[in-house]
Amino acid sequence: MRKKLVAGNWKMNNDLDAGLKLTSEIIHMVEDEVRGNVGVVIAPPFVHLTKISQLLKNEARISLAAQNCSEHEKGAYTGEVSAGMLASVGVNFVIIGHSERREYFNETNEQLARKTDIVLNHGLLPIFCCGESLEIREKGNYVEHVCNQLNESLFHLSEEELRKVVIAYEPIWAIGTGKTASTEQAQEMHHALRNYIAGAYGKELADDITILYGGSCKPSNAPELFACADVDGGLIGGASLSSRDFVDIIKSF
Ligand SMILES: O=C[C@H](O)COP(=O)(O)O
Repeated sequence: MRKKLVAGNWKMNNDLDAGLKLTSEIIHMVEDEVRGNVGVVIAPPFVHLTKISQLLKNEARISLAAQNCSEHEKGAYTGEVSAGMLASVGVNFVIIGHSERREYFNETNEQLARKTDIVLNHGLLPIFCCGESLEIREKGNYVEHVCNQLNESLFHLSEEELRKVVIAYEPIWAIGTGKTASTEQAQEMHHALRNYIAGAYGKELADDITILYGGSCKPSNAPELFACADVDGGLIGGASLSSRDFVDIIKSF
């Protein structure tokens, strides 16, 4: 049985006080309202991680993620944060290759392969983002494009390593736009990605990989998206900034 997961990516939102308040609300609501075996991840900005890690110390079902990390081990890389530093403050997951990083910071598939390696080497779990622009969607080669992102960034991994990766499919045209992929569009891509992984690593491993959907996911559309056979949860942006909406999304399974 593959793991169900809902991850909240706060992006560059909330000062520390607001982040701590949001975390406390999520902790209490998850404890009071969430049943079943869905895992919860929150990805606050870097400067919140140490304090939020302390709040989550006794929370078995809520994990902590960073939104990015350096591809380098350490050294003269001003402004960067290493995977080792993240591990040392209690981070569990690292989001790698979010489309905003790819677009605004020119992150390439090759660079993301190095980030994946360094994250795994530090005992952290990658949430690897992939997805296509509207232009590629309209051209029709979107499945090929997203499969290639997996191929170039993940397919050098051993079976044991790939099993630790969570994949997040986020059609760029649906991020922050209010325009969600339809259930057919989400299922088509998730199924294609699972098949592609099966082709390289075998069906058993492909069936075990958690694949999240991201892009304008909210309480009103999460139930139908999460009901798709190959959708194992969500990577939530805007709606994860409201504890009520985020927990309602978690309860959509
Ligand atoms: O990381 C989250 C995604 O980019 C989705 O963002 P959104 O839910 O605001 O569209």
